[in-house]
Amino acid sequence: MTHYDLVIIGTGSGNTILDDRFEGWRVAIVEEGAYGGTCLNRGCIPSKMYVVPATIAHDAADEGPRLGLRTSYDGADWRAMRDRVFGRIDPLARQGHEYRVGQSHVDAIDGRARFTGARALVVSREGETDLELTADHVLIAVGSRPVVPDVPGLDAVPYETSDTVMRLDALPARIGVVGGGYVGSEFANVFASLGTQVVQVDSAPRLIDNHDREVADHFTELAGRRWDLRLDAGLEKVERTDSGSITMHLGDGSRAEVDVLLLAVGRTPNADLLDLDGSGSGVEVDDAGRVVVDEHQRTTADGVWALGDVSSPQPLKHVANQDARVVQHNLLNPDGLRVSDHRFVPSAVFASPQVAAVGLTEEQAREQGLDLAVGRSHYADTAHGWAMETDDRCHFAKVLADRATGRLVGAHLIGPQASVLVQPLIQAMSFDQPVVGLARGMYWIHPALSEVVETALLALEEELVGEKP
Ligand SMILES: Cc1cc2nc3c(=O)[nH]c(=O)nc-3n(C[C@H](O)[C@H](O)[C@H](O)COP(=O)(O)OP(=O)(O)OC[C@H]3O[C@@H](n4cnc5c(N)ncnc54)[C@H](O)[C@@H]3O)c2cc1C
Ligand SMILES: NC(=O)c1ccc[n+]([C@@H]2O[C@H](COP(=O)([O-])OP(=O)(O)OC[C@H]3O[C@@H](n4cnc5c(N)ncnc54)[C@H](O)[C@@H]3O)[C@@H](O)[C@H]2O)c1
Repeated sequence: MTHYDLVIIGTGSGNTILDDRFEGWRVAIVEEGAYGGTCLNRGCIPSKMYVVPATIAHDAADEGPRLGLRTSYDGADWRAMRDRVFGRIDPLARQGHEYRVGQSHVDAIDGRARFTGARALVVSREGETDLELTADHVLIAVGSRPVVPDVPGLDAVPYETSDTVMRLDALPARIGVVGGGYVGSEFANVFASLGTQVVQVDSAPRLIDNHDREVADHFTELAGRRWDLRLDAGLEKVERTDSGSITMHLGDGSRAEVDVLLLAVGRTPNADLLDLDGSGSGVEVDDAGRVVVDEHQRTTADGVWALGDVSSPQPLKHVANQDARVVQHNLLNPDGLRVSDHRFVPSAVFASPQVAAVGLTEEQAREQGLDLAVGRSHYADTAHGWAMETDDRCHFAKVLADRATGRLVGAHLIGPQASVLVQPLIQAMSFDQPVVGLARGMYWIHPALSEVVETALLALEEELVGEKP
């Protein structure tokens, strides 16, 4: 039994805590997989490394010719793409591990941790004896994993999740993507852009259904022009065909035959693998399986902290990172605890087109009974958007304000660079800036795409005040 000042379980955002201020601490960091966690190894980073070439392929095939260029897309060297992605990522994960192994105040333990009591853990290690640890502080940073739905036949066919699909040996000719959320939509876009025939299935009536209805409807319409969408249709059954392909039987009575099946129906927190309940750890878990934390990222057990996907209803890397900064500060400053700010968590879908959002959707704002003002602008209404001649009906920004406070309550964009354009709107909400004056109070570079945001804000101000700003 070894006692530590701090035990960290999980090296995603959990690994970012340990800077030089912890040099006087005796620390153990426990990881059962690759250093860097989901984002680095099988999430944000590799997926966006596929989005980059996929966007070039899509633009060469669809955008170039529209603008008078003789461009076309002739196919992908999938293995070269895959090896570029993991040839860069895998060494980073190894270096992260080596770095911790080389630190004298840190024990980097490879294995799976679970609780055995209050701030007491056991780590199971492959081929080695279990290690028992106790600590003054324990940080639960174990993330989440893909959900595998209970579908008849799934035990008899091969399937992929986001953990595995990026390491395929070949670009599939046909892929069935189950799920129309972030993961499903981003991968459907990548594979469709690279020339794979995509069938995307969702039990919801539209893709990215948690986004503003108008945005989700337009995103769905644009996706439906590029690949086969089967909405309002769950996956009912799967079967292996004689030729080795997979038949998907869908809730709407239709079928689809594919070579690769990708399951992207959501993620579940890894809290259930920690024996939190049975061990008497004192760490409570909510009905959704998330570790319960307070505003300081403290769990219900003394000295036990949690961050990121295992405790957050918004499983996003920028949330895990900000949680980590709060935990880091609070471990070092027990008498001056910081509070996690989860008020305005933005998100983006990295596809063609992009989608970005922060705050309430129009539906949520109306349900809450807010006296709502809405400002809109289409990309085509601005010089740069007009020059790009993007889809002038489907690419737009929509900003929402509460008339009672004169403040933004939500912002929704669909179109090129939406994930970048949304940033001044996140800033305005985070710093509680009034809508009146937001557009005219500063310069907006002409003719940059940021004029999409300026124009939407001008429309919103006019709505709020009743005259042109
Ligand atoms: C395909 C995909 C794309 C994504 N793209 C984006 C994006 O563009 N933007 C964005 O903001 N977010 C994105 N995300 C979400 C993002 O990856 C996660 O929110 C983030 O990585 C969570 O960080 P974390 O530190 O909470 O957990 P993780 O990074 O998952 O780290 C948890 C670590 O704990 C380890 N572990 C688990 N249990 C144990 C145990 N019992 N003992 C020892 N070790 C254990 C795991 O091996 C893992 O390394 C994406 C996710 C996926 C799947
Ligand atoms: N760009 C990003 O920020 C990004 C990218 C990827 C993942 N992520 C994170 O990962 C999380 C998980 O993403 P995800 O796409 O797996 O989950 P999700 O919750 O976003 O979407 C899951 C989708 O699967 C559908 N679904 C569920 N069961 C089904 C079934 N049996 N048949 C058909 N459809 C079914 C749901 O209706 C939903 O549309 C996201 O919440 C997000 O926080 C973020």
